[in-house]
Amino acid sequence: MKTRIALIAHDMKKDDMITLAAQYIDFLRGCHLIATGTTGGRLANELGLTIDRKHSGPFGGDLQIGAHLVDGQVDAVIFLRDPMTPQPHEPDINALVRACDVHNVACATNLSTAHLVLTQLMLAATK
Ligand SMILES: O=C(CO)COP(=O)(O)O
Repeated sequence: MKTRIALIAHDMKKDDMITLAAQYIDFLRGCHLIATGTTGGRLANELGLTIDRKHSGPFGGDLQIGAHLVDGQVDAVIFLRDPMTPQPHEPDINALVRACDVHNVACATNLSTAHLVLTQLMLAATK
């Protein structure tokens, strides 16, 4: 079965997300990818990845991804949050991260952790 990964980045972190995804592009091409609207659009346009795009985060995209996760359809979340900028949909962001904790789904909220998670997922996929 394909590894199912959610990719989400706040505006100030979107360039980081593109750079990160480019580093793991061969692995990510073989995964099922789900993303919030704008993040997913950039990943598709700039890297040619096939993405199950949900609504933009402020319009409920985090909640849509959370619903998939609760249904057992997400193996890991890479959520590059911007800790310096207040977000209008903070409750949605917290709900998604909480859902990861409730369901014990790996959730990387910064680049260092994202590298660890992606490296481990890649290893697991080749076993
Ligand atoms: O706001 C977000 C996550 O909380 C990200 O949404 P976008 O990818 O649509 O910008």
